[in-house]
Amino acid sequence: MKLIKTDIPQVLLVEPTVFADERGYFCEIYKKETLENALGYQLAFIQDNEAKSTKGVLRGLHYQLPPFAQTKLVRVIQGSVLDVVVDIRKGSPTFGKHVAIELNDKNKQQLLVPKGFAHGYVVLSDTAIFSYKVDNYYHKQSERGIIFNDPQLNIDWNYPIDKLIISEKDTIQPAFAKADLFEKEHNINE
Ligand SMILES: Cc1cn([C@H]2C[C@H](O)[C@@H](COP(=O)(O)OP(=O)(O)O[C@H]3O[C@H](C)C(=O)[C@H](O)[C@H]3O)O2)c(=O)[nH]c1=O
Repeated sequence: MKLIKTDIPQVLLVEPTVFADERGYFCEIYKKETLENALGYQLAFIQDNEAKSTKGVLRGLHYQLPPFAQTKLVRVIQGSVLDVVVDIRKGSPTFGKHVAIELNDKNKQQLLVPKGFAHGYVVLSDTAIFSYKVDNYYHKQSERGIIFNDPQLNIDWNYPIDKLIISEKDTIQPAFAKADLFEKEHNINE
């Protein structure tokens, strides 16, 4: 397993080692100890999620507020997505900055999305199956969002905006400047 830094120190790209042979392949997808050593904090994932989407579906930008904030370990089981992670921790040196990385079933790369970050993705392949671990249960009342095309965040989704498929909820998410973000005291995973 290879851990690759991104432009935001707390957001890690995780690349599993693939053992291919004439039968196919084997890889360790998640190894608690390896990730914890790289992150410097404990992980305690308690729920696995899976979503299947068609081309052009954009889900996000979503997060849950403390005490239901979630660390996520996200990956693509089938297809390809552009995955976006935004630092929404007030006072962070990378506050308002984002990482945008293609995850697909070929590179098998995963992204570690810490608490204090908004997350979303757009599907680039005909269909995509997206799977992720979270370390806090879904808590609807704590769910928050930011509009995907916020001018301040200036995310290039690399997809024609008129062809995006977005849920009604996600078309009315607040602007970054109006969203409930993470206060300084919530800057966990420093
Ligand atoms: C997230 C979640 C949702 N649900 C229910 C609530 C709705 O009835 C239905 C679809 O939920 P939603 O439209 O919020 O699903 P996504 O748009 O894929 O949401 C996810 O999108 C972005 C990419 C994320 O990073 C979040 O993990 C998550 O918010 O599943 C549950 O029952 N449990 C859950 O953990």
